[in-house]
Amino acid sequence: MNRIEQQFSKRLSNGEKLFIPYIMAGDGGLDVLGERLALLEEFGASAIEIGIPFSDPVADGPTIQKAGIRALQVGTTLRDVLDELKEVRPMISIPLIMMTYMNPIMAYGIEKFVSKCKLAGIDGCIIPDLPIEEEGMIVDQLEGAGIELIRLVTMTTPKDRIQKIAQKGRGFLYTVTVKGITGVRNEFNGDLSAFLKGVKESSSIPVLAGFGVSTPEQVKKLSRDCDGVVVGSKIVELFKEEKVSEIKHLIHSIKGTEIMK
Ligand SMILES: O=P(O)(O)OC[C@@H](O)[C@@H](O)c1c[nH]c2ccccc12
Repeated sequence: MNRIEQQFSKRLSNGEKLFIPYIMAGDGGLDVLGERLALLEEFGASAIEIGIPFSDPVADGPTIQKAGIRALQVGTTLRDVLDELKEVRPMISIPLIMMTYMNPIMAYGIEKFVSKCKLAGIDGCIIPDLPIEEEGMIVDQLEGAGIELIRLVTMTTPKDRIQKIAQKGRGFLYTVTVKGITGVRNEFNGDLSAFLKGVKESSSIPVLAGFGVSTPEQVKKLSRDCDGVVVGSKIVELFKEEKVSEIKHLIHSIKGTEIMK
């Protein structure tokens, strides 16, 4: 069992739900990365998803695109992020999950990427433009380094494919709750609750819901049908506006969700 599975099963068996905040590495400068990770851990995050700035982030909405542009403008590179993570990792004990596209990984070199992730203490990778049919190009190397490839399913994924992906899944299954890109939303499709319950039935690993989640109410509602949530754009926005206490409030809203079942 790697750190993700270990720590998540501990929390879940205590009756807790999971909350994974996303941050863009290099937004605000790489100097703040370590303090932000430490703060998120202190606020109760179950793990942290770290985005790598990239010029063509096809799954990202405006908030994360802009955060990526800010990070690129101050010169952030994948190499710098990995070096910085290696320095700050000893301060953090929760799992760290890298979120990047295939192109920056290939430009950097798959082998070098995997070994540097291992040195930086990365526990999982989300690569949204890597379908299961293509994952052979990297999955064995990641697994060999003790890093889980986190697979995604969406509301348009056919049922048999969800099952196939869930069976292969490691760490947790990322369930995309919207038909579209990342970003804060006011409403979700009415069938979402049934969809999440269906994915949960297909999966023996934890199921987390992400995309469009930004309010304590949404956090509570969605986590009733699965094991927890991922929140990206809202966290990015709150860090930018220096509204740190709101981040704390949002993460704390996951607490007590099991009582509402
Ligand atoms: O920003 P949102 O709507 O809260 O969505 C999650 C999210 O940002 C993060 O998980 C993410 C950012 N970019 C991605 C690309 C693919 C999958 C997931 C992501």
